[in-house]
Amino acid sequence: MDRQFALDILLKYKQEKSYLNLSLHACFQNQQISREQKDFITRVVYGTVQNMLYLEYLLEPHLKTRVKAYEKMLLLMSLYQHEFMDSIPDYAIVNEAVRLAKKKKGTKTAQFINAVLNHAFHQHRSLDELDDEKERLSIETSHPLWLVKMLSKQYGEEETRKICYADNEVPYKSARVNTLKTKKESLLKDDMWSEGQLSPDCLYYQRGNIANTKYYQEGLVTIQDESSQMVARLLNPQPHEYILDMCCAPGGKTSHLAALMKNQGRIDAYDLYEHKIPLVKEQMQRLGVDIVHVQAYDSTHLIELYPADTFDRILLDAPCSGLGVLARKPEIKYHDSDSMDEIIQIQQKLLENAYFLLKNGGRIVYSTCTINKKENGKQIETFIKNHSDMKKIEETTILPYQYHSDGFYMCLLEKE
Ligand SMILES: C[S@@+](CC[C@H](N)C(=O)[O-])C[C@H]1O[C@@H](n2cnc3c(N)ncnc32)[C@H](O)[C@@H]1O
Repeated sequence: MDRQFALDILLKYKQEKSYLNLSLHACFQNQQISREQKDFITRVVYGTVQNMLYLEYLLEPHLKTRVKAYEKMLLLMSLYQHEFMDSIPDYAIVNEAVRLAKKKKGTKTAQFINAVLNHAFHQHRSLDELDDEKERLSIETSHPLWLVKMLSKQYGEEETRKICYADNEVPYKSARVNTLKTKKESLLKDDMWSEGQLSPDCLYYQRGNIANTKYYQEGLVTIQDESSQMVARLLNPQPHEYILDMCCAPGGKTSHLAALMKNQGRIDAYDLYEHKIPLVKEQMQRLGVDIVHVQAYDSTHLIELYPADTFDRILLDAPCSGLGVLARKPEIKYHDSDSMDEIIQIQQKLLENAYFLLKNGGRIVYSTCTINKKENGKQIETFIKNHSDMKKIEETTILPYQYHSDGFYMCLLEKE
């Protein structure tokens, strides 16, 4: 049954471009699935997508004609288990694939799957066929060639190599201590937690899903990547200030801002999508935050809601291409590269709104979870060129290989 679940999620991803985490979550609502089964399904689904280009490369010589989506995904998923899951014997992988194919498509397809897998398992295609360095890196780490070329241009070949390898590793699991309810030192008494490397509020943990623990349920911690925890601190909001959070859902940084303000003052928080708002409200309630006023609204039009010079500080955690979080969301790397150009324009509009609404002497943090420089440093360069009263105070890029965390960009700006 486990492989059937994994295959269904992978096919839905291929056909509908569905998000893997949402499909897995929906699948796991079924109470019959044990922890071990969930781990297996998650690993096969993420592993297959993460290594898709490499698996397609291995499979290619063994297919004489085009195959249908079902057969192709079943083959790729089986090849993933053969290549990356040493504990599963080959005969078990083949038997399970043949059983699934027979049930869904009949004996002929089952025989085809059996033959292709037996060939592919015994005649391993070498990467040495690829002479071009970038092409080889692209296939080896399953990053589309355009992405490898773009990163090489922006960061150089050596950094790109490190980024691509890190994208295929498992990032550290990190939580943020909710200082409105407890202290990090108290939590560290339980050896399930260890200290982070970058953020003073970060705790690492090893075990599965902390959402089921009392720490999470009582609002003592929240799940947040360590790089992302650096953003609210960079803005450094003070108690009693008036803060704007322009793109807030699901509320990770909003609640961090509130904690740094000791839950005193006011945060107006917006997100474009109505359906995300209850999630933000739930988070605030669980974490004991009551200074946040959250609404669905398009923040590219916020200047229509407020007069100029309204806010002391503004967080613009902008929508972006997400190229810093490929280890956690591998499906993003296969998105169409054209969508990045649209996002750059939205980011520009959001920045213009932030500029208008910021008080003189006030500060903005612009942040993204991408490492595409066009959405980051270049975006800010243009913004400053257009607004000579905006001064860059501090700018940080975190690459995914540095701390086993998300790749992030954050820039602190001040209005003179
Ligand atoms: C990077 S996420 C924000 C993460 C959030 N700050 C946190 O820490 O939990 C970007 C968010 O921007 C929202 N968004 C996209 N376009 C927007 C717009 N025009 N106005 C407001 N929010 C927008 C998306 O729905 C998404 O939730």
